[in-house]
Amino acid sequence: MNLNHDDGAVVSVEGVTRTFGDVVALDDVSLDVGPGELVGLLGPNGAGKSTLLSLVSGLRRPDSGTVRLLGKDPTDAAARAGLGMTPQETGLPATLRVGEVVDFVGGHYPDAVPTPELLTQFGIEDLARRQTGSLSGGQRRRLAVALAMAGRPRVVLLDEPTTGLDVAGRTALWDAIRDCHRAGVTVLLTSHYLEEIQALAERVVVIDHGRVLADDSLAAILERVGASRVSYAGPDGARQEHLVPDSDEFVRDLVRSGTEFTGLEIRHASLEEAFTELTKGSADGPGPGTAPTPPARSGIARQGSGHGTEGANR
Ligand SMILES: Nc1ncnc2c1ncn2[C@@H]1O[C@H](COP(=O)(O)OP(=O)(O)OP(=O)(O)O)[C@@H](O)[C@H]1O
Repeated sequence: MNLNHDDGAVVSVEGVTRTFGDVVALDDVSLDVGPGELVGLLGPNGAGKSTLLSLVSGLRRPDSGTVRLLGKDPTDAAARAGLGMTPQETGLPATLRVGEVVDFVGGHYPDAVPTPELLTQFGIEDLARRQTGSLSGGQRRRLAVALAMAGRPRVVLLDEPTTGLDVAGRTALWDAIRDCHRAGVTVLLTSHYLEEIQALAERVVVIDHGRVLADDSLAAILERVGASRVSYAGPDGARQEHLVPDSDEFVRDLVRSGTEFTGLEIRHASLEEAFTELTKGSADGPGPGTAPTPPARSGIARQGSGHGTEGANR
């Protein structure tokens, strides 16, 4: 499925390279995000995700290539009027109250969301009179994401929006992000939590070493790396796991082989498994858009109980 939108892209990145001294943070990256899409940017530390967001938001310029935001140069104030952003770290004036900060930020926009409404949307209405310096890390994070939405943006860039949040805080923030998306806002988010990308994103862009390794729907990304994980306990009772492209065929072969087994479980490969496959060896490896090496027909065998995200959370 081609989810790129050549026309009317909200975010358009074409052939962009950006270096910092000797470090190539982005290496000929191209990416279009269409209106109303919710795109998850996934990549290990130092992959280039934040650099990409900084170019899209106009905070930095590319060395070569072009970046457009809402059809304009992102350094143009008119383009940024439609943008909301939560950087990885947000400095908030410690002595201002939460409500005052929201009032202040909203005051910069012609049609800001009323402060009580915004605070309620992000579940922090009880904090309105608290000084921001007294907030916990998770509370600050929720406020930071709320501030990105204050001006009713058409597009929001969220850099690791839920880092440091507990489970309840993360779930609440996911709901708020989904609400914004349902209201038509285009969302581009980075995360280290694969379950977060799996829960929220319709489209996943995997970046490593400044290059796009994959850009597709979540379902297609999962399909590219072996469809299912089959696990069972063998004759000695030890649990075995296999990542296989065709679980039916695998189970037929298992039965035919006469191997004794119990507790057979089959489930779709998680995004974590897909991500591990995609980024394996990318340092010396594939160029932009290069398909990953598919697992061997017999699958990837693992001993033990395995790890990672169980199933889709959508
Ligand atoms: N201002 C800078 N000066 C020098 N190097 C930089 C600068 N900003 C980023 N880099 C380097 O560029 C590369 C990409 O960094 P970037 O912050 O974009 O990665 P990231 O994918 O956001 O990583 P993380 O998940 O750790 O936040 C890294 O090697 C980083 O060290």
